[in-house]
Amino acid sequence: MTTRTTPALQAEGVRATLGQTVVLHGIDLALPAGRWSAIVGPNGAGKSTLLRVMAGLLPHEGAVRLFGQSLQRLPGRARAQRLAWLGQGGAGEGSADDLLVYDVAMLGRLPHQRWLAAPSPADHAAVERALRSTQAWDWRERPLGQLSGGERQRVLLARALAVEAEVLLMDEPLANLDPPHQADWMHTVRALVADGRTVVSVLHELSMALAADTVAVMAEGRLLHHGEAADASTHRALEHVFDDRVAIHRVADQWIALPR
Ligand SMILES: Nc1ncnc2c1ncn2[C@@H]1O[C@H](COP(=O)(O)OP(=O)(O)OP(=O)(O)O)[C@@H](O)[C@H]1O
Repeated sequence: MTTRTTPALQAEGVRATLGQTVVLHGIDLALPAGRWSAIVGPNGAGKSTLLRVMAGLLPHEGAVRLFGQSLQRLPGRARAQRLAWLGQGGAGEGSADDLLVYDVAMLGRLPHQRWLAAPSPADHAAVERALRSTQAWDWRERPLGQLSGGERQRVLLARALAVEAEVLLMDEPLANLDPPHQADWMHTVRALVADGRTVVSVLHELSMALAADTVAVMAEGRLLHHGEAADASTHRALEHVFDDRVAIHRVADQWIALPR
């Protein structure tokens, strides 16, 4: 049964192996619905792997539940409507380079479209909303391959937004974004959460992660801590996982992480 307190996404005893290497060693993590959660940790901690497992993109042991339902048992189309995915670095997605920006964003509507059917007015409206919200609308007739890294990232974010899913998973969404567009991204996330959506993002920018509602701290394929971004225990876990090379401060009503 789904209740108000049912997590949006839940990993239970998740283990994942890549090649011969066990990369996740039994992760239990419940991500709250209608909130923004950040996943942080050193390079190689397993953050991207965990996110891909929770998106249903990687084989694994253990269970992943979306609002209490087993992700594996959910039909692919229903899953794609409910879970949007923004992967790392669009630069690797070379196969989309010839597509126009508008058509890239329209790919986000595929889970809503009937086989071979033309996009509906609702699809076009969702794509326009998404491209305008990332200020990518003006490039709609340009091929993706002609855009800079940050411009491309904003188009791929628009594609994820166009899904209009309940849950958005984003792996390093700030890659290549300049500071004003990082701030725009945060406002977009806040608007999604205010609308009841759940956002989960892997972030290297610790000060941005501390602007989230909850922070999950990983190291060496394990979850060390998951707590409110404002909690002292979360700050201690963050400082610890980075060998006390960062310190968390309160500046101008925000938590920020500074190197030391
Ligand atoms: N195909 C693979 N075969 C073997 N090991 C892999 C493979 N892909 C990733 N790994 C290893 O899995 C571990 C976790 O990788 P992952 O990308 O999940 O880490 P991450 O926390 O997202 O790192 P980063 O902050 O550097 O992006 C790393 O040690 C990585 O070397």
